[in-house]
Amino acid sequence: MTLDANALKQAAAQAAIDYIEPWLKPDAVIGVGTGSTADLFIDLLCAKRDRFKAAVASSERTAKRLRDGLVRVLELNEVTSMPVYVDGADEINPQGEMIKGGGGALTREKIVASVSERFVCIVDASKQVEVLGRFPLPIEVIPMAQEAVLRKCRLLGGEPAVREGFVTDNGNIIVDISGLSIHNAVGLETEINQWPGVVTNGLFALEKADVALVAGQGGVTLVEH
Ligand SMILES: O=C(CO)[C@H](O)[C@H](O)COP(=O)(O)O
Repeated sequence: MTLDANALKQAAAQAAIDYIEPWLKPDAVIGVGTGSTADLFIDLLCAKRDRFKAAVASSERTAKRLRDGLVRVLELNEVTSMPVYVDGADEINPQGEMIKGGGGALTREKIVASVSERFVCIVDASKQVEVLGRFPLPIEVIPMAQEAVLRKCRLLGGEPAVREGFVTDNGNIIVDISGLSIHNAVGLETEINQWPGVVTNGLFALEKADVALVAGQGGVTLVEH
């Protein structure tokens, strides 16, 4: 039997719940990502709400889903550390560097991940790539900088497009850059972050996955980075 994409995401989410089991303690705060794979993880996490103290959400969408599942949601400013952050990705390379932000939550995702001790990435095998860039790289941009940032994207050799009708939880726009072949993810992440008007870019190389749980037809593989 061939598992469809949703079944693979479900398998990755279940593997993440099993993986974080040692950290589900009465004083633990869990960092939670955004997206369809993260949603499946949230539903499993909600069933274990009596085992940990609270969660920090990487988006309004995730906060709502957690609260609907009766999990206490804390603001990040109320938390000094989290043992784990669990989230999906749009692409992941063999080094654990990722492109994220397909759901537009990249900035809060990167902030919450930065306060967590371990980034656990949950993906189906279709997200694995040798070279990042097949998935357009999202960047969150302050609206008044839109045209200046589009020009810089073109100088990089990419083809930028403003994500139509989309506003981030922080009130900004998303620019998706197609046509990049990213061989130095740390360098590009650092460079784009320095453009005035860029809030965050979707490269997670400085903040890469410590562990990836990759669901394929043969089961879930744990990859440590
Ligand atoms: O970065 C993200 C949201 O900003 C998601 O993690 C990424 O887009 C993957 O989503 P999905 O699990 O739905 O494929």
